[in-house]
Amino acid sequence: MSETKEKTGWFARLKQGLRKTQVNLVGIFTGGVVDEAFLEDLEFQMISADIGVETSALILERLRERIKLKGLKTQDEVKVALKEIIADILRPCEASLNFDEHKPLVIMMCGVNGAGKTTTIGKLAKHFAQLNKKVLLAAADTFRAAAKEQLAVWGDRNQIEVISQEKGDPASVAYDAISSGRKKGMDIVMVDTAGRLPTQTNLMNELARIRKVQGKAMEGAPHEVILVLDGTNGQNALMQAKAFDEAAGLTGLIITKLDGTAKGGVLVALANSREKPLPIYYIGVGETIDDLQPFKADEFAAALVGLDQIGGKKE
Ligand SMILES: Nc1nc2c(ncn2[C@@H]2O[C@H](COP(=O)(O)OP(=O)(O)OP(=O)(O)O)[C@@H](O)[C@H]2O)c(=O)[nH]1
Repeated sequence: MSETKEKTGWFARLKQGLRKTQVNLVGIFTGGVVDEAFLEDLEFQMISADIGVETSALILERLRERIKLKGLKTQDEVKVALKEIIADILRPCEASLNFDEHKPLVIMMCGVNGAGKTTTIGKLAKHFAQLNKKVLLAAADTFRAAAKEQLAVWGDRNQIEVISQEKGDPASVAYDAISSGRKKGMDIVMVDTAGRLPTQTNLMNELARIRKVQGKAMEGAPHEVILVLDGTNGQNALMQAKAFDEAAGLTGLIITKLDGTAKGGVLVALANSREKPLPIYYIGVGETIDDLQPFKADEFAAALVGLDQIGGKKE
């Protein structure tokens, strides 16, 4: 498949995946006049798509400015402006993983139960292997027995080595995997951790310990600490990001399950939630490997409001 074709395929899937959020957000664009009542409705819709009160107010303020400055009259024009404003807020979150600085690059994944960590690790491992990277996985989710097996079976099927221990302590599984990854000249070591809730203080402290021990196996490891967020959690994601950051020092985010939610606007809230927003490395809109792709601000903003990517043309 050519790159352009692949890109088109992904954009179509992204748009389809974000359909529920899109309807929620721009369902009111029915071609009527742009007046005060319309803008107030739009603010309400943004909030209900989980963009958040503060970020919705900011977007509306910028939108009013543009309407005035550029003399925008139609809802179509306003929609394009909305897409641009959202893309501007999202752009600082665009980033790619850097594979060149560390060998192996150690990535620790964390998140609440069922966020999609193990599935995402599987998809990423395959993706990295396709890029000719040597990948090793650490099954440090020793809490849920099935998770270890899930990863082991998956590793067998895809010829990707998985390190686990019979009755392992998660920190020691991570330590072993990194040591082994160094010896074997691996490019990437991904550490899966058990799901935990921000309210489970012991488990949050354990995450900090798992992180610390990795630094003993390799200086500076883990180089990436990625929080996997379930997109269907909406605004709750902000609280999770804060708690996991405090416990484990996050370096980035992956947001899954954007296909199953009308709350996909939460990415805009996340991007506007701190002075230097966390990178969003990947987003997921489904169960297959092709449904997880790098996050691109313009693409996401266009899909969110139901426009074509280039030039903001209507569908
Ligand atoms: N629809 C949809 N489902 C997804 C996506 N990503 C993951 N899932 C599904 O989410 C479910 C939970 O995924 P897991 O990878 O087991 O979650 P986990 O975070 O490892 O779970 P714990 O180990 O219990 O913490 C699985 O059924 C996945 O197939 C996505 O982008 N879209």
